[in-house]
Amino acid sequence: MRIEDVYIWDINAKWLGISPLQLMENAGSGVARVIEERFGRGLKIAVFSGTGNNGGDGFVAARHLSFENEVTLFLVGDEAKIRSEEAKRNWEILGGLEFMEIKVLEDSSHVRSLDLSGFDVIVDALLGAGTKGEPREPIRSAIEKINEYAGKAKIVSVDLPSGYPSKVRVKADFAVTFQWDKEEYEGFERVVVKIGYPRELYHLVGPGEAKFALRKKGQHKGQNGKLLVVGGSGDYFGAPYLASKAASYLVDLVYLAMPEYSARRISDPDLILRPVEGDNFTPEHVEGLIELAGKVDAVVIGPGLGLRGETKTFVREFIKRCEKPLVIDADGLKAVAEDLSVLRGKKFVLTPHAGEFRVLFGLSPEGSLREKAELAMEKAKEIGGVILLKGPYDIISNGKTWKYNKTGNRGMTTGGTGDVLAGIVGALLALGNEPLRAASVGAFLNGLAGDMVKEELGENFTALEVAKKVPHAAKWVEEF
Ligand SMILES: NC(=O)C1=CN([C@@H]2O[C@H](COP(=O)(O)OP(=O)(O)OC[C@H]3O[C@@H](n4cnc5c(N)ncnc54)[C@H](O)[C@@H]3O)[C@@H](O)[C@H]2O)[C@@H](O)CC1
Ligand SMILES: [K+]
Repeated sequence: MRIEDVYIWDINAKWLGISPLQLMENAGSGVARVIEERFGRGLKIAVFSGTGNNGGDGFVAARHLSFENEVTLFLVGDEAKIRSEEAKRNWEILGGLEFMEIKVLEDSSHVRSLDLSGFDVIVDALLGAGTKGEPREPIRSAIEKINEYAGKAKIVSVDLPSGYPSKVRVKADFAVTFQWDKEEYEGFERVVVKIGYPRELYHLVGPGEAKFALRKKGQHKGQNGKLLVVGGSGDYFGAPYLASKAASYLVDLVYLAMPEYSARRISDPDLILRPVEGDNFTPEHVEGLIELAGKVDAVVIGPGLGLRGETKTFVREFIKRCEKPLVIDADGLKAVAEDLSVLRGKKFVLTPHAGEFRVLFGLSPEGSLREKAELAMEKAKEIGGVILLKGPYDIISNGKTWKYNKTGNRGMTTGGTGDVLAGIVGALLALGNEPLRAASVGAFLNGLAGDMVKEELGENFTALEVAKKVPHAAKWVEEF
């Protein structure tokens, strides 16, 4: 697990209704449990807390330990700086307890004059994962004070030795860290305690990854994604339009390439139209479109292309030569189904529903969520890319792991919502996201936009409404 994943899990846990207060309770009680299991009860224990959530875990640990030990809590820093709601709440609880000694050490002179002899265990909850740079006063003095007792008292750090990764850090016997060992942690012994995240979180897509995926990259036009959408034919212009429209809310530029006959129906100042000659795409268009693809960060190909032989050949020739990440959707899927080898070495997302999945792989996804997910994962591994299998729960796999998405509703069986999805996934690829994340977050945002439309209109709506809700869904994620 990386620290970024921990933040994602936290946000998704909150979305599932697991509060930060619950997590803090489990963290602090886990620390207390490990201490009593290792060192017994009836001990004299000093707990050093800072003003962040690491300190909050310390408040909780102190309360749990106080039941059968003699506990002194040292708050290092200004009480008014205790930041989070959950840390404040636990601090207030301590204020009402008679059987725990509490000392506030606001500056380093208070810290330096401390005598800790007689304590069996020192709990270090000064700084945790929120540490920025070298420890500053008065925390720094507290770290030095604790280290004077290394070897004399047992020193247990909460999450990580305070000061880490700086060299000025607590010399802990071990740290109690939460739920998983983090890849970034090294050079100290760790005991892992679980704090109540359900297994769900390994697979469920939520606002956590969406927040990361939507982060803007730069201040200048064009730095936040350029997308090319290739679609449309004879009479079909709605599908590529919907994909482009949805994407246009998320990236700086969207080029929409479509046959001139259907391109004539579109006038939308948010899109850059690139009509090609004729009623349908043919292999003659490959050269020009590859050149256009050179200007963008990602490509969506498929919506409304139709199923003419020459168009399917065009799709395969284009994919073979395209060097940008691709979303292949709708009729594009039927074209690649005839020769999956064109996908070799490409970075791509396929977005089939169950029927298209069968056309691609000759098998229908059936059974439980897990069974379907395992099939999608097997096929994603075979083709070396990402599959987003659309359904009541969308399943996303890159062949190594799988995710599922629960947002969305029955109203979304209306035509065109798949095109909106392809556009969003393309936009997220253009923003620089890996295909697994782009596909997962795309499914989440598309479903969320659909749920927001349902809130207003009930279950009878159209795909254009879903596309227009994309910025609202993105705002919701940002504010969550
Ligand atoms: N899911 C989670 O995120 C959970 C987090 N928990 C705890 O929360 C901790 C992270 O909490 P926070 O993000 O509040 O961060 P911290 O508690 O690590 O520290 C942030 C505080 O320290 C100050 N600070 C930062 N760098 C400093 C420095 N170099 N010198 C002096 N002061 C400095 C900041 O101004 C801030 O007040 C974790 O380590 C863990 O102990 C647990 O409650 C369990 C759940
Ligand atoms: K710590």
